[in-house]
This record gives sequence, C-alpha cells and structure tokens, in this order.
Amino acid sequence: MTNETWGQVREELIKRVGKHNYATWIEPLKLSQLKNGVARFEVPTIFFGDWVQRNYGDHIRSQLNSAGTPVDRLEFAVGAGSAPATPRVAGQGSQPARPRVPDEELPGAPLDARFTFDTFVVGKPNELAHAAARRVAEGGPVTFNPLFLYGGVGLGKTHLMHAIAHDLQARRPELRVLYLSAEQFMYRFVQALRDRQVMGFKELFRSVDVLMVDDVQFISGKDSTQEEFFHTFNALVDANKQIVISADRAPGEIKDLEDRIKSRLQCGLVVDLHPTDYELRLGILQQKVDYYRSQYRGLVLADGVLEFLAHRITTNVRVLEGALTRLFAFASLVGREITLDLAQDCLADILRSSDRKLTIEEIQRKVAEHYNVRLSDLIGPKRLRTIARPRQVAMYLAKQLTPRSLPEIGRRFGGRDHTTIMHGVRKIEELMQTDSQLADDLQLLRRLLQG
Ligand SMILES: Nc1ncnc2c1ncn2[C@@H]1O[C@H](COP(=O)(O)OP(=O)(O)OP(=O)(O)O)[C@@H](O)[C@H]1O
Repeated sequence: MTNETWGQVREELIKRVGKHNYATWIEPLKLSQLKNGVARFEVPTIFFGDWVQRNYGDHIRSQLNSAGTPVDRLEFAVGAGSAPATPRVAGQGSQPARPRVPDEELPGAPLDARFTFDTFVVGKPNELAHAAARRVAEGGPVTFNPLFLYGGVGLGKTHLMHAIAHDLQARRPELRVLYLSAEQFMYRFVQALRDRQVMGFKELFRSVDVLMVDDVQFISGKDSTQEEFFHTFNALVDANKQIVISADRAPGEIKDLEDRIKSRLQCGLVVDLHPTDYELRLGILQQKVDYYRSQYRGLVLADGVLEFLAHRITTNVRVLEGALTRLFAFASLVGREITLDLAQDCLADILRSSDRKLTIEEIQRKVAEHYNVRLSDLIGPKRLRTIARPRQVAMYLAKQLTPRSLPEIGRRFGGRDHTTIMHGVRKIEELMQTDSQLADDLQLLRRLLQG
C-alpha cells in the first residue's frame, strides 16, 4: 500500500472516530510495514499502541480492507528514534503539558460526539441528574464532590458524562478533563503495576482537573484497584478537583466495595436517573425522528407510531433508539410509509421481548446472586437463617412481580406447600416495616429485575 492510500484511509478515519480522537490517537501512527495481512505501526509508547488496538483496531482494519488492502492483524511497536508524538488530550486545547505527565499518557476514553446536552431530552425522571450535570459542566467552583450519577441500564448516565466533558472542553479548554470507565482505570493500573510505573500512574491521575469514571461498580471486589481508586479520589478531592462518577446503583448498594469508599462516594451529590416515563420516551423518539428525517428524506411517518413505540418499549432508551433506527432503515429499504403495521412487523422481536414476563427462575437467580448464596440452596431444604431469609425474599418477589399463584410458586421452590410460601411472603412484608436494610435490598432487587 502506498502512503497515499494510507492518507485516504486516515481521511476516512477522521469521519469515523471524530477529529479530536483522530488527532490524539490516529495521526501519530506511522505505518512502517504491511505484509501478509499484517499492518505494523510505530507508536510512541506501549500504552499508546494498546489503547489504539483496543479502541480503534476494528475501525482501522475495516478501513484498510475497504481501501482494497486486506489486513487481518494490526501490530504496534514503539518506534526507535521516532520523534515522540504530541497528540492532544481531552480539554488540553493549546495549553502546554504539565511537567512529567506527557499528554499522550493521559488515557481518556473516546467521547461520543452525539452525547451532548443538546441531544439529551429532559423529563421528570432525569431532571435532577441533568441539572447537576449542567452545574458541573459550567466549570465554576466545586460545590459538590463527587457528583454520583446512578440508574439502570441505558438510562443516559454515559450520555450525561460525555455531555459534561464536551461542555467543559468548549468552555474551559485549559482544563484537563479525563473520562474513562472503571474497567479502563483498572486496566491502566494493572499495566502500571506490571511495568513498575505506579508512580507515573499516580502522577498522571493526580494531574487532571476533572476526573470522570463510568460504571464504577466494576471495581467492586477488586481490592488493589479499589485501594488505588480511593487514594486518587482523595488526592483530587483534597486538591479541590471535580470528580464525576456513574454506577448502576447507589454507592451504599454496591457490594464488595469498601465502606470507606462508599462513604466517600456518598459525600457529594448522589442523584438517581429514574426509569423513563411515557412522556420522556416520546420526547426522545421525537428528537430522534427529527434527526432521521434529515437523513432519510421523503419518508412518511404515520400518526400514532411514535406513541405506540413509547408505550410498548419501556425497558431502556438504547432499545428504544435501536427500534427507531431499524424502522427507518427498513422503511427506506422497502420504500414504504412507516405505519403501525410496518412497525409491528419489523419490530416483532423487540416488541415480544419488551412484553416478556419476568420468570420465577430469574427472580431466584438474582436473589441468590445478591445474597451470595447458591441457587440450589435457595431452592433446597436448608433452614439456616442465611439461606432461609433470601429464600423468603425470593418468594415475596415472585408473588409481587409475577402473576403466578402460591401453589405454582411453591412448586418452583423445591415443591413446597403453598402455606409455606404464604408464610414467607407475610414474614417479609412484616420485616420490611422495621428493617431498613431489607427494605433497601428489596428496592434494589425490584429495580434490577424490572430494568
Ligand atoms: N434523556 C435522553 N435523551 C436522549 N437520549 C438518551 C437519553 N437517555 C438515554 N439516551 C440514549 O440512550 C442510549 C443509552 O444511554 P447511555 O449509554 O448513556 O446509558 P447508560 O445509562 O450509560 O447505560 P449503561 O448502564 O448500559 O452504561 C444512548 O444512545 C443515549 O444517547
């Protein structure tokens, strides 16, 4: 492949990954060899190569393939004598790097250009989270630290975090904003341990002005990562730097997370993204339709289709968006108006799974997982309190969340009598009045089960 072709491929990659990520991660790559389906690039550091491989490897491969250069593997080698690249990092703008923390080492994850405040639809369920995110994005004095956003799958946590980062970049380009997932934090930490670069790691994370960590529940049970996270967190809070955290549940509900971390996370503002309501879903659909209309000109959307979708697809926004995307793509392919019939045909599987009823088995599995007991014990005959109580919780939830009768539930709990189930249900109803831990457990389990 000629350098000219690589030039064209790079042009395409700008469109795929966005200008900013391109300048940070793709531009510094030097294609050094292309042979037998392997493309080899020179990179400034091992970390840089790893990062590009993980985050952009697929894009690069597919663009090379579409340019007529079959490649099935990418390799990255630290370029001997190659001038160190100085890619830009999120929020750095034209400011010089701080001493001892080269910018290319700042391991921020790519931001999705579509996740901005402009595209975030605000409704009752998310208005508080949105207002708090806006407040942080103004970049003024730190008033609550951290901002802790939590909520079920696909309710907009990542969207809000990216929106904060985009806004801060535009408003305060001198700030060093670092966004990454908790998994990436761990990956980076483990790598630093392996390469004996822990000091560098510490300096790097302490050099940012705003740290955003997504899906923090990921570090539960990972002791040394938690320890490091705790120190990073404290150092930044002490230096009055803003931290934004997201998780799928409230800090107190994250299992296997050290108490001192839980209490630190609770110190700031903890806000909940509630499950969407009908109005919010309709609002989101209307906004997406405006966008699709510009893409698929001439497509007609019949009255009532959006209302139908907002009514029927209640699980999460990602599924809702996916349904609309499919509907527009399908209608444009077959050149038909988007009617209710078309929606029902084309989205049959999504509609079916949205209708899906919760099963007793799912409830048992979730409860066993939550209380850390074996599924077989939960169903089996053991009478130990540590098992009997979770079992009663599962019975209670089965009664509340499924239409099954007491005898049916009894059968699924190892053939127990319906009076045993009734006793279990009553016991939990009684205990939840006085035992706040149990009430919290039930609330969390309900949320996890109902999405
Ligand atoms: N209020 C909203 N307005 C517009 N789009 C939204 C809204 N809420 C969610 N979305 C969209 O739904 C999709 C899922 O959102 P996002 O990735 O932020 O969810 P999440 O809460 O981080 O989920 P997960 O737990 O899976 O990480 C995204 O495409 C996002 O843009």
